[in-house]
Amino acid sequence: MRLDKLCEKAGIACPGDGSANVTGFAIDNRKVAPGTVFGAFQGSVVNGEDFIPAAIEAGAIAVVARPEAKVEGAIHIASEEPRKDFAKLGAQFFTPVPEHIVAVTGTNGKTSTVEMTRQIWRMAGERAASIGTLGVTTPDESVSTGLTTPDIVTFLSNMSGLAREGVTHVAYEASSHGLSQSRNEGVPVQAAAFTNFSRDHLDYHKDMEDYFAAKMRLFDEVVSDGATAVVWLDGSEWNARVVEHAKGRGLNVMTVGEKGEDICLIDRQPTQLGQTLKVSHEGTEHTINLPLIGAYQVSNALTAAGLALATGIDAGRVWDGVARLQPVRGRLERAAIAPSGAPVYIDYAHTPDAIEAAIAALRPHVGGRLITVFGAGGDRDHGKRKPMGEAAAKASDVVIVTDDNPRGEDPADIRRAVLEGAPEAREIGGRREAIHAAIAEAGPDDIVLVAGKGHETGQIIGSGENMKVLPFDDVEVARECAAAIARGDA
Ligand SMILES: CC(=O)N[C@H]1[C@@H](OP(=O)(O)OP(=O)(O)OC[C@H]2O[C@@H](n3ccc(=O)[nH]c3=O)[C@H](O)[C@@H]2O)O[C@H](CO)[C@@H](O)[C@@H]1O[C@H](C)C(=O)N[C@@H](C)C(=O)N[C@H](CCC(=O)O)C(=O)O
Ligand SMILES: Nc1ncnc2c1ncn2[C@@H]1O[C@H](COP(=O)(O)OP(=O)(O)OP(=O)(O)O)[C@@H](O)[C@H]1O
Ligand SMILES: N[C@H](CCC[C@H](N)C(=O)O)C(=O)O
Ligand SMILES: [Mg+2]
Repeated sequence: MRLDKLCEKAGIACPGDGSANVTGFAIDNRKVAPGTVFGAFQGSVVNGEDFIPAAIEAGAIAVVARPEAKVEGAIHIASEEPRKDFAKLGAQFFTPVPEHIVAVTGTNGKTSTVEMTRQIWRMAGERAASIGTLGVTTPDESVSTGLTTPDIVTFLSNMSGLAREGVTHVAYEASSHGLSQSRNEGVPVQAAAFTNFSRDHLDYHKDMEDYFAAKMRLFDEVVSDGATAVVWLDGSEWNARVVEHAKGRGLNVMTVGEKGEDICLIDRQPTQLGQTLKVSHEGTEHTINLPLIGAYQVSNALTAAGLALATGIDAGRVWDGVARLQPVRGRLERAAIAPSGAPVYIDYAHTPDAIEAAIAALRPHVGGRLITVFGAGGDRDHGKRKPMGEAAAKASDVVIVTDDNPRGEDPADIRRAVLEGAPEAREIGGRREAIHAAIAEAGPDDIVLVAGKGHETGQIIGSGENMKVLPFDDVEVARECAAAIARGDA
């Protein structure tokens, strides 16, 4: 398509001769081919504007960059907000997109909610996909992308690729990084959900208000006019503020939770394999046997139900779907049974709030002791480490602090920071040794929780050119340790 046509459709002025044909979009000069529109952004590591000459050399016909950037030999689409305008322009190129697109934000629960939304759609007979931390999951396959929200070009091209495969419904995870860098927008978003808000990522966001503001972009700017906002009401001030944002934008607000006006959780009773829910929706009370444990998965399941309803799925089918939800990989996944009989659960909790939620999920099932093994990631929010230690120490009977992706930091320093919040905890650096010790120690009535890595398959050590990803999968390691202990290996 001609550059001037793309600009016109995006509502962006095209300075100069826009008759050239656009062949693609890139934000990395190394991916530029003749005919590409290049987005030059100031990043956290380097300034993309430094690569403008190289991009033009490689054949870029236009560059979206700040007005003060120097662009010679290609059309300069000058913008005070180049990332946003690049997304708008790219969205005109990567078409068609699926008819029903929904997004989920919040500190915890995004992956679980998009995955459950996809499952409910699929059970209702739709061709559905999800995009997020677990990668891109389509009706036919699952492909890992490495980041929750990859770059904007990957995001838009994935959306149009899915539409071409016949996918009509997509749920995607909108992380605060993605929202603040306009990495996941441009497509029409029919509904957006908010799960919860608590401390994370304060290495990247200046404070909680700044972190919240990034998330609010989803409701203020990214969703389509007249879209539905599905908001979990947990009594916190933050979630109430989301409702205000959504109302301010004129969205249809659907509140969910014990205080939810649209989907109201009336009762929740844990059972051996899951929980029985009483939910009221549009004047009808439903009793649902959710085949998953943990209050937190109830929040995510009901939020997912809200999203499915917002895309027009028949209510009967939605509630049937909720009753048949499959577990989400690495979220309270029962990986092994210790030789003593103690179950070993793997969970992706990596914030203080999530650790609390994961422990609360298991507590009703513990007859003896709850043994928690976890660590904190390196080169990420340092301030969450002590509160993570406190959350684990407060609610567990035994805590083992270990390593979780130390990246460029000394793992001993990270453990020390976690231990400040859990002074009674045991320290075992090697994650395999820590998991082994927990399983070996667990008695028949105990439960072992291994938190922080969930579905991850590697331990990230070092940074920059020295970065290595050593294969490590908590689920596999837990199974191997349980088997080794059963054999009596040392
Ligand atoms: C801090 C952060 O979010 N960084 C992301 C961001 O990088 P950036 O814009 O700061 O990029 P930069 O490296 O400074 O480069 C600036 C620009 O120059 C370009 N460049 C760079 C080098 C070159 O040779 N040529 C070139 O053109 C780059 O493509 C970029 O456009 O944009 C890049 C692509 O769009 C991302 O790959 C990168 O993620 C890094 C790898 C990362 O680790 N991100 C994590 C923290 C993250 O985003 N996590 C969230 C999950 C959080 C959660 O789930 O809770 C996520 O959404 O995945
Ligand atoms: N609704 C919830 N409330 C509180 N904690 C939750 C909730 N949902 C999930 N969690 C906790 O957070 C962990 C991560 O869940 P999930 O992967 O769904 O969240 P996420 O928002 O996608 O995380 P990330 O930001 O890393 O992508 C879970 O393993 C669980 O411990
Ligand atoms: N999406 C999260 C993942 C954290 C998982 C944990 N294993 C870690 O490495 O800190 C982040 O980038 O903060
Ligand atoms: Mg996620």
